[in-house]
Amino acid sequence: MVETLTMVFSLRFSSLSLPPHNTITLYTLPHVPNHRLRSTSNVSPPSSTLLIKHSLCPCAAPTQQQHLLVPEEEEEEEELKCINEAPSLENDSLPPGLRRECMPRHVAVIMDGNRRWARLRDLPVGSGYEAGVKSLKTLIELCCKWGIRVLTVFAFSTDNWFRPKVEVEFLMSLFEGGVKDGMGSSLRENIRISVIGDISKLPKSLEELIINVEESTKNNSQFQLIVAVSYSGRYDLVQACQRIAMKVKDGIIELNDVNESLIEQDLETNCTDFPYPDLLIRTSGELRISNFMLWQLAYTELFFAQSLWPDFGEADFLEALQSFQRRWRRYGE
Ligand SMILES: CC(C)=CCC/C(C)=C/CC/C(C)=C/COP(=O)(O)OP(=O)(O)O
Repeated sequence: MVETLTMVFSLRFSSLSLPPHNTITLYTLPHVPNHRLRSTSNVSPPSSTLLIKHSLCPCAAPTQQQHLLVPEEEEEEEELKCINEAPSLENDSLPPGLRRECMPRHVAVIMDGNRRWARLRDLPVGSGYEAGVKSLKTLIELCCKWGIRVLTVFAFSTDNWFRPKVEVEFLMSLFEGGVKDGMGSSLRENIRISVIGDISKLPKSLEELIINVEESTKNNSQFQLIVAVSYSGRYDLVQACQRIAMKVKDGIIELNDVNESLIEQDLETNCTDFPYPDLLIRTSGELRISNFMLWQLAYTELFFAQSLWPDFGEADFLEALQSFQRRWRRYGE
């Protein structure tokens, strides 16, 4: 850290022409060759914040008080991109320690540990899932309040079909209740609900409810909840391959047209403008991806929480976001 800061000062301090009373917030700033600091305004800012492209600030939104570290050759293009993506909420809706310009747009969660939570309390497994729904509601509220655009939750994997029948039925009724309940509130609160996964395997009544809620909330734009049900990353890749193979067979595309962007278009996450989670949280201390969003998580930052999902609350989420904001995202560069 000390080494990094020394490097920052020696490399970059001379680039800033700030009056002596100004404060500079320094995040862990690595040396980035061929990048330079640029002020986004002509006025001397009262205080300055260094925002680092592709690192601690995945969606760096410049304001009059900020400076950006940008690649020299991408400078103009980058500025436009950042402004277009700027979130509209102000910093003061965030708890201290979180920076608006560095918030993840898409958070994904593996809500693990519901059954262990119930067993630890000598409760039936179903109580663990019910407690899990409460945690999910809290998380949705926090995402809306803090300006996160998309939340994807792994609610039921393709492997979960092999759980005891009574447990599967309980979960299905919980989803049904959740979708019915969510339908009313999401319309009021401008929330879009989407489901990814093989919904044809679900009970007919639930499948119809899902189609209905997706349709009636599709124009809601403040926040999108994506529920992964009967889903796995491999399932998603297989169904995308099948769709692409069909297009080749029907002569709609050529084999050579198949590329990353074409695959992205046929993955189930084509339901959102932000298909790649910035942050994945898994609860309960397990350190695995467990066949979740395999393609989409390629450059996602991972956070593993010790709390069981029903215990995961505001303090845990804050810790995950603070950890995310300390990361330097390099995307392999
Ligand atoms: C309406 C709606 C979307 C509701 C979501 C309900 C919910 C919390 C589902 C989680 C299901 C699940 C299989 C979690 C994995 O942990 P586990 O339960 O297998 O826990 P364990 O690792 O302790 O066995």
